Amino acid sequence: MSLDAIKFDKTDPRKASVNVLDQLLLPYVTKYISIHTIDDGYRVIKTMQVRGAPAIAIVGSLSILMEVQLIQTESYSKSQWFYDLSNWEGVRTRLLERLEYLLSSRPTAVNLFNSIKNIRIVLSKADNLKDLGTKLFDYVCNLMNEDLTNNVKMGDNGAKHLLNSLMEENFNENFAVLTICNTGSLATSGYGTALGVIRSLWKDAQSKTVDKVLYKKLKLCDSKAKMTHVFPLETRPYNQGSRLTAYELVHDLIPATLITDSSIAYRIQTSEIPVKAAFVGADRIVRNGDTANKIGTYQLAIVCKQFGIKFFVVAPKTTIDNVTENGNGIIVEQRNPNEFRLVSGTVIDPRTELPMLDSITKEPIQGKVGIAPPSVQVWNPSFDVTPHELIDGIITEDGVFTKDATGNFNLDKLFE
Ligand SMILES: CSC[C@H]1O[C@H](OP(=O)(O)O)[C@H](O)[C@@H]1O
Repeated sequence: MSLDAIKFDKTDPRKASVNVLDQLLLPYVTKYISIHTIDDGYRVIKTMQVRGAPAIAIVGSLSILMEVQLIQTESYSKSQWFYDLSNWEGVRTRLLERLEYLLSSRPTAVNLFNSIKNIRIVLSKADNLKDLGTKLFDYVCNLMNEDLTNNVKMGDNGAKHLLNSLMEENFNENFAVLTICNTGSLATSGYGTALGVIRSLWKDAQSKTVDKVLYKKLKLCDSKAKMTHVFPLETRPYNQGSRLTAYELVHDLIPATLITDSSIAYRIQTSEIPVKAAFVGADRIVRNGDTANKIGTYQLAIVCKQFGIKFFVVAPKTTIDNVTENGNGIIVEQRNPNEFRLVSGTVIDPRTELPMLDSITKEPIQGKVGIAPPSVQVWNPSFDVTPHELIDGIITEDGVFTKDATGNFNLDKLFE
């Protein structure tokens, strides 16, 4: 098992290498794909071999660095016509074209847009290709380090906020939480966003149960309440919940029960452990707090409202769109209908319930299963937009934002 979505070998800054985990093969197969060009970055993002708003921005940015390093190699420079290496302004223009191409890979998640906006500034200040390579290397190292640091901060911010609110309502029992899609290490540079809050809640619960000494070190809150179970939603049609979040929870030994997207209300109603919160990620949070996230998030928010369960969006500031006023302005990506009609995965031998292996390569066989008539019309939006009225808090590395008495978020601090 590996939760290392992005392997960035930066031992030699002039000859760095990037390999990304092919998440379409999880949970049965762990296979990495080398990234050498912006085309490689575009492809793994478009196909969702790499997905998750922060990870998309990181892999996209790394693919730009890899292309800039590749251009400078003698073998490549002799075999290509696209860049006129004798003309720095011409190279800069060509690179700007390539950034636009990369940006078109997935339109809804804003992290890649924000990162490419920063890289345009780096490009404008670079004196030549070598200088650009150095500046880009420093930029992507900082992007990854900041993402990981901020995820742990966000996780603890969110856990403390929930535990404090439970203490205020004098709730001191074990509780469960819900989450949708994958927002963990596989969607970021590590720890995760919404799943990061769940990791912090589990750390807190463990420290209260297992080791009093550890508790003192990891003490997040005086609350006696403990998160003892997670209900991840499978997250049709690409199943990031069952393939990836369940995989991460199993890896971390966090007690969890995978549920279908259609069983949320019944699960809350019948759960022996009270469900006290839902934590979801974000692909784009706009100025009034309306949030684009994986399809099914809006529905989850409505059910939480019905049951009086707190609904939190967890995202770093790199997911903020400080231009778009409200959710009506968000472009929602429509995915290929066959990602819905056909379910992809590792072929399992019904007799042994183990992966079937290719007779020659001995690799697990990948296959697709048809679950709808090939000619049926399909609506396959990758995201929906949850109105800020259904969101109880936006958890960031800078703290937890809640609505004022008029029911509005004041996110200006995030937009600075
Ligand atoms: C921290 S991941 C944020 C966000 O991205 C995911 O979408 P996708 O799997 O299509 O890239 C999902 O909406 C997560 O909540």
